[in-house]
Amino acid sequence: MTFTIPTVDLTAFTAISTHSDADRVRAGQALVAALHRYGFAKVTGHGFAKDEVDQAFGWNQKLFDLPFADKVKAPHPPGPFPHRGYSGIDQSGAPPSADAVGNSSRKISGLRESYEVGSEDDDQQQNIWLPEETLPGFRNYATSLYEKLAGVGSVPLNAIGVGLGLDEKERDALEQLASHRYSQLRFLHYPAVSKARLQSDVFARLPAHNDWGSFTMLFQDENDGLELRDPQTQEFIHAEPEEGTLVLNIGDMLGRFTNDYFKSAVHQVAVPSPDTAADERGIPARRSIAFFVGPVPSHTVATLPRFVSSDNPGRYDPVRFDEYGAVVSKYHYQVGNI
Ligand SMILES: O=C(O)CCC(=O)C(=O)O
Ligand SMILES: [Fe+2]
Repeated sequence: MTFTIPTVDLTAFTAISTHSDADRVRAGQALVAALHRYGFAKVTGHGFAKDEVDQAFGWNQKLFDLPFADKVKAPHPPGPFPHRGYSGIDQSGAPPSADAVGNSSRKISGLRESYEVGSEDDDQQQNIWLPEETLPGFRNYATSLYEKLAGVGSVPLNAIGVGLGLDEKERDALEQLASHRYSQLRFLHYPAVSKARLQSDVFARLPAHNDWGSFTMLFQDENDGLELRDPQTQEFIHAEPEEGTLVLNIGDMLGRFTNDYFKSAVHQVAVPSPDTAADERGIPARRSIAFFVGPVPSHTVATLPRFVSSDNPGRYDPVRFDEYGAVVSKYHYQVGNI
């Protein structure tokens, strides 16, 4: 059986003056229904225009097209923290230096490269930039993209608040799950995989995992790969790329906040079986851009009382976001998810 991910149009939250409160309630409830059932949804009307998406993928390509020797001028430090700069692969064939690139020693690293960017105002993790002459304009652009996507993040958050019918106090608590300063932007590139390689050791470009922030907004190019697990059937559902659509998935913090009314979504980037690769070229490269929305690191995330009852006891103790992240990111780093 083939499932599709529900698509929710949030235009009522981005074109306020041409939509009524009733439109917003309808759209908010549709988003809440999808997130309750699946833990994820496709979203349109989010306020990030097509030419902005195209521009972002243009920079993604310019960045990863650089020679490896240039990309490692902004090396992700070894270990999960700070989670900034370039992690990836030396595709020239020369063995990468383990201390130049934090993630290079892991087996799956050959299937993915990434570049992490935070807010320039983040006082816990400083950005790691390429020298300006290596990719002129990138720092400026990536900084503006971060700011733009931090703004876009408030669209689904508002919709969730309206859709759940939260009161003012509850809405304040919800808004605390999204900090402009401590979210994270990630450029991703999954190189093409030859048929021969598909037949040998490849099992996933990004193994199954949960994101540990509040929620994630993901833009992907036209090449398939992202799959999200249906929490009821445990089946993975393809998130087929659709122009103008972002994929929203719930992270652990919103899962805890709602006592799993929204379940943190398990997802992966899979590769097709070798038999489906049409020819020896295997499968094409894929690019994506993820924006992880999270609270201020010192914020304690507690379940909203409305999601707890005697029939449905609280599953989670309150947790400080940075303490949670320290444990979980260490695990993710070891298994190769970050
Ligand atoms: O590239 C994708 O489609 C997914 C990326 C992802 O799940 C992540 O970076 O956490
Ligand atoms: Fe993820």
